[in-house]
Amino acid sequence: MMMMGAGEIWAGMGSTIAAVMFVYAMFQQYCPSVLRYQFQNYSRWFINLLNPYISISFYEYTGERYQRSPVYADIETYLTGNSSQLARRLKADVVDDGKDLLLSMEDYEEITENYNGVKLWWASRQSVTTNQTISFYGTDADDRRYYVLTFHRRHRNLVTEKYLKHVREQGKKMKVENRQRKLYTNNKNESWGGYRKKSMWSHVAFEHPSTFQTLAMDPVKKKEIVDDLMTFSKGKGYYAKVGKAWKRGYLLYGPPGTGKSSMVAAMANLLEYDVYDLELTSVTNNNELKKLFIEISSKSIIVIEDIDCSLDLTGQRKEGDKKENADHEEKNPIVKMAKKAEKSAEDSKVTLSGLLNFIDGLWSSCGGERLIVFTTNHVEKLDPALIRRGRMDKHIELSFCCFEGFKVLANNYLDLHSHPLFETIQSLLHDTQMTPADVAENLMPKVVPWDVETCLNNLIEALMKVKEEAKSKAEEESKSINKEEAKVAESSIQ
Ligand SMILES: Nc1ncnc2c1ncn2[C@@H]1O[C@H](COP(=O)(O)OP(=O)(O)OP(=O)(O)O)[C@@H](O)[C@H]1O
Ligand SMILES: [Mg+2]
Repeated sequence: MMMMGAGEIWAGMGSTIAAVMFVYAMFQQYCPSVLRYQFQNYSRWFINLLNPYISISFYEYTGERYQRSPVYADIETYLTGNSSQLARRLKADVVDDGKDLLLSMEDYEEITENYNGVKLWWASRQSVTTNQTISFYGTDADDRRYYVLTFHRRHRNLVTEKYLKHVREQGKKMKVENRQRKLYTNNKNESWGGYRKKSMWSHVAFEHPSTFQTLAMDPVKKKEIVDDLMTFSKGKGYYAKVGKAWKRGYLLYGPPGTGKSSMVAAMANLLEYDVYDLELTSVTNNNELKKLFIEISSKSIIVIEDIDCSLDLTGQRKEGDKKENADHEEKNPIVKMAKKAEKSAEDSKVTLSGLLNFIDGLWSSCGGERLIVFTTNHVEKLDPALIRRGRMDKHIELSFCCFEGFKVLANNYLDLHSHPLFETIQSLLHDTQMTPADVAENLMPKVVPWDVETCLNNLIEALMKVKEEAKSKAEEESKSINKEEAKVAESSIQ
């Protein structure tokens, strides 16, 4: 038998490959699509038969993509902890107000984990398609992040029944341990767009030092508020039982400098909630408001400061009704069109009904465990519908400094529990109206070294001044009333 040379073997193999490719090309071109589909299915089945590995994908946003997947979030936290030791390519984020670096897995990075002697692979992926549709949300079908877990099929039960449970539990635990509370503010609409769409909220670390211990107010009222908050935070079962969404509205009202913002911070510190400071004037319309709401996590306080200044909540509804009637009456088509355009411009603003929907519409129950707080200096200006019980469940008035409030401030600012000058201050506070902000400012040491007497005397001086001013103002007023009365009497004689 003649031995074949290497050249001949290569030539033989080349012609076989060429023949296979030719048959495949013919198959692709002339074979009916049903047959081709069957062929592809079989080839996939054959490849799966040979591949002993199973992969599970965990997408960041699933379904309608309104809410971030909690499973993805748990895995992210879990891997953030593990990846800093196992991954080679990491990305660094600054956290805790710039004090710490948070290392997490870079996109497209892979790590290998060993769980009870079983090898598993995690990979972070991102699917970017050239889909032409524009999505509103931060992460959409065009830009979807996901994790892929790969393991040998013989470990299927271990992974699905034990390992994934372990990952979620650890992720949740790490989240609680590393929780840095945040203060959010809503971005202007324009900055939501772009290729890498930004979130609707920006945040900084929340580090306000105000607590209920440092708040100057009537101790009985303070205890009532603290009890109310604690009952709320533990009330998940109760709210579910009575069929109410797990949220509570607080209306804080009173003159400037009486501690409304300080109380919001104290609430957040007591319950360890995040704070979402909603700037209504940056929200273009009701739909945007709804979308902002959906992004808010649970365990949070949504605060709208100076609600009376944010919107014309008093007149908007009535004005709108009036305008509609006027439109019906308008006969001139040009004027009618102009009015219509004006009305649609107005429609792109947040309305009272939009805000009511935000507070207790169907969407407001998403997430749960939220406080909604309004603050205002002019409670009388607000539409009664906005602050009725059930929406704003608790109305809290913060007022001028009382003696009990002063004692808290003296303790905060001077470390002082009692002093002979307290009696004078008590009687002066009884006769005057000074806000806790002013009392605090007057108590604060202005020179170094400082002494308690000087600080207390500064306050006494300021209180006496306020008392004098109030007295002379009252005298002026009674003088002008007397003058008016004299004028009326004179004119009635004539
Ligand atoms: N009740 C209070 N207890 C302790 N400190 C207070 C209190 N009220 C005011 N202060 C002090 O005065 C400062 C201003 O108070 P805060 O901003 O809470 O007032 P506000 O009622 O929100 O005022 P505005 O209506 O102008 O927003 C605070 O930083 C705090 O130091
Ligand atoms: Mg304030």
